[in-house]
Amino acid sequence: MSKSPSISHQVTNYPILALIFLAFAGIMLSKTAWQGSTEPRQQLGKTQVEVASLAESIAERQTTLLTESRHLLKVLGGVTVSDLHGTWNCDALLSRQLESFPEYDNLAFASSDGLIRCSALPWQQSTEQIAQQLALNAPNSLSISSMYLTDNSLLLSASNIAPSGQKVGSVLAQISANRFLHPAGVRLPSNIQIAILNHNGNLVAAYPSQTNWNSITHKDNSFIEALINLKNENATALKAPDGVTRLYTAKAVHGASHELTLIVGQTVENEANTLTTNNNLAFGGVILTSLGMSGLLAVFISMLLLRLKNNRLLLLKTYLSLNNFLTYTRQYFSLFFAKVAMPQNNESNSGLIRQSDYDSLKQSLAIQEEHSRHIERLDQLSQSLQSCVSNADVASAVALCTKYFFPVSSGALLLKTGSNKAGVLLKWGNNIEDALLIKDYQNILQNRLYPAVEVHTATNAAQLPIRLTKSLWIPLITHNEILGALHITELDVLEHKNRQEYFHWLANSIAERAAIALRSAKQQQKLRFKATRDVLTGLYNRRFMEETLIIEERRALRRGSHIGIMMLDVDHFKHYNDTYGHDAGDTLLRTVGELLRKTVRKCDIPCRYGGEEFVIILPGADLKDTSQRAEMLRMAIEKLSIQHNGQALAGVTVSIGAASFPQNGDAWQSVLKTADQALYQAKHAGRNRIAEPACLP
Ligand SMILES: Nc1nc2c(ncn2[C@@H]2O[C@H](COP(=O)(O)OP(=O)(O)OP(=O)(O)O)[C@@H](O)[C@H]2O)c(=O)[nH]1
Repeated sequence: MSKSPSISHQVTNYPILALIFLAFAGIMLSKTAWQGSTEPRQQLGKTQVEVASLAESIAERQTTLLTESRHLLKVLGGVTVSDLHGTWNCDALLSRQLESFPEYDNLAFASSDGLIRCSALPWQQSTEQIAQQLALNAPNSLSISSMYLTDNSLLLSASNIAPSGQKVGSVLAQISANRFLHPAGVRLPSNIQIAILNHNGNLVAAYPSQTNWNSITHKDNSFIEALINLKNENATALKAPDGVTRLYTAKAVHGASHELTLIVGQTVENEANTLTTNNNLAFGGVILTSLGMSGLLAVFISMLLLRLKNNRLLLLKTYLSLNNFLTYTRQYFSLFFAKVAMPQNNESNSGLIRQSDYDSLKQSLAIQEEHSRHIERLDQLSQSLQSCVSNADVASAVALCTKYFFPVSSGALLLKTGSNKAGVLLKWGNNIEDALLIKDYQNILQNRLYPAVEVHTATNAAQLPIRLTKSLWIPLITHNEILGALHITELDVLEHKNRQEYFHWLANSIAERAAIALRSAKQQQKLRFKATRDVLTGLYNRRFMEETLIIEERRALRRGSHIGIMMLDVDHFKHYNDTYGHDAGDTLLRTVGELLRKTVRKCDIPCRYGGEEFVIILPGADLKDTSQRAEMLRMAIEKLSIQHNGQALAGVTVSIGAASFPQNGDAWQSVLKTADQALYQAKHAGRNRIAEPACLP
């Protein structure tokens, strides 16, 4: 008899023990699964950041390349309209341009009927057909066509516009899609996929090959839409139609006539699978725990009800009596009013905590708003820098933006002029001496002190806010080349200590943009130089000659003055080439060009007209002056000694036709023609002489 209660006690405890075990097992399972997912979760997070920053850097480089291409093609589009019909070698001009822009695989000029007139290198037949198609349909701006089906390259085109504004053909550039997608200097992981989509969502180019993007070529619209929608998102895991899970991100690429979208995807199959398995296990654990806990709760409630039924019925009755009910209600209300009316009592502390939470939330929202305003301002800077064609334009855009972010600071933009030399391009705020700035610049760059941030640490009692009183020097670096430096002095950022980094980030962001813009301006200056010069002799080219004659004619008409024109041709040049070789011929042309450059007055303009013909424009010279100077030139050339490969070559003579505006024609074209006829006359009369229109029969 005495053992029966203990047996019943054990029997009732078994289910409770089982439930406790169930809940405990659930907790352990969830914990283990959660710990097991930590590594893949961290790995995924790391890959997410890597994919996003890789996409960012590729998109930025592509935007720069397209923007530079736009300038190059526009300049080329203006250069060759007249030259295309000239005598000199158009293919050679394009090969020289190709040497200056090794990013391209080929450059070509096409006429308005789409036919390729000349190109730096021969085209593959299939590529040429698409290039012609593109040239025919090229809009009046930079456009991009896809050719990955034939030889995996991109074609860029721009219209060739005559001075009248009429489209007379196109300039084409070919760039390898692989190089466009995989810029030099960017290391790509093996499991990466990159694609460029045009504004219609069509695949323009793909890396490592088009087959990796079958879902796009097969027009899986919902997947394409999902990818494009990632543009403002972090890298996101998506299951591609090929069944593989990848982290994808999308970035906008500007610079072409329509915005392009860069998509970067990296396989994260293993991490994603482990994460899913562990998540499922953790979920299973939570279910087990819930079951155990609910069971325990049910047992507890039923035991309570049982005890209440047996022993506490009386207590329940008392509790529910009217008297007690009124007492409890009164107590409840008095407590409630005490809480509302007297927030200063003990309960009010929680109210204060909530207020401070609210304040810090408000503050962080304000910082976020400020941050997006700043990003917007940086975007504006990037946009305005895109249209800058000179260093001065870049400097004023940079100064404006820096003053916006650091209104009470002074600053300067320095441009590198030699290995350890710099010049002050622009400065603002307090007038710092140029010499001091340059000395600091040299010191900082020589000792590699950048990014040199000198911070004057906190001085006031409360320690916050701190005051940055010294200066910030940020070198302007692009393509591993230092172009100069941005200097912000008296960086009076009365901000909290933890915002220093943020303000340095802002200054760095300005410097990065300035460096890219300065490089692009430098390239454009080089292009402008190339566009007006003849490569062999360094003299002005025929296009520049024509533009100059138009301007000089207007000036002469306004002032009632003259323009002398000499047409100069090397005698028996073909024989010279045949005797000594083409290289020696080139040396002769260079030597004559150098003599012309040194001999003519500063205001005269010596140009290479084509082949062995030169034109010299003499503003203000009448026919008499022009003939006299032509004779001087002829004599000087006759005395020239020409050296080639250390060997002295036979002397050379020239024939010159002289004419003057308006004496020999009422437009520059007719005067040029008259000078040409006079030159023919000089040749006919035996060469090595000058002739003027009066001599014409
Ligand atoms: N080396 C070299 N030769 C060139 C260049 N451009 C044209 N030529 C050559 O210049 C020669 C010009 O020959 P022609 O027009 O017959 O004239 P020429 O032999 O000087 O005879 P005349 O002018 O009548 O005295 C051709 O053989 C061209 O190939 C160039 O840039 N470099």
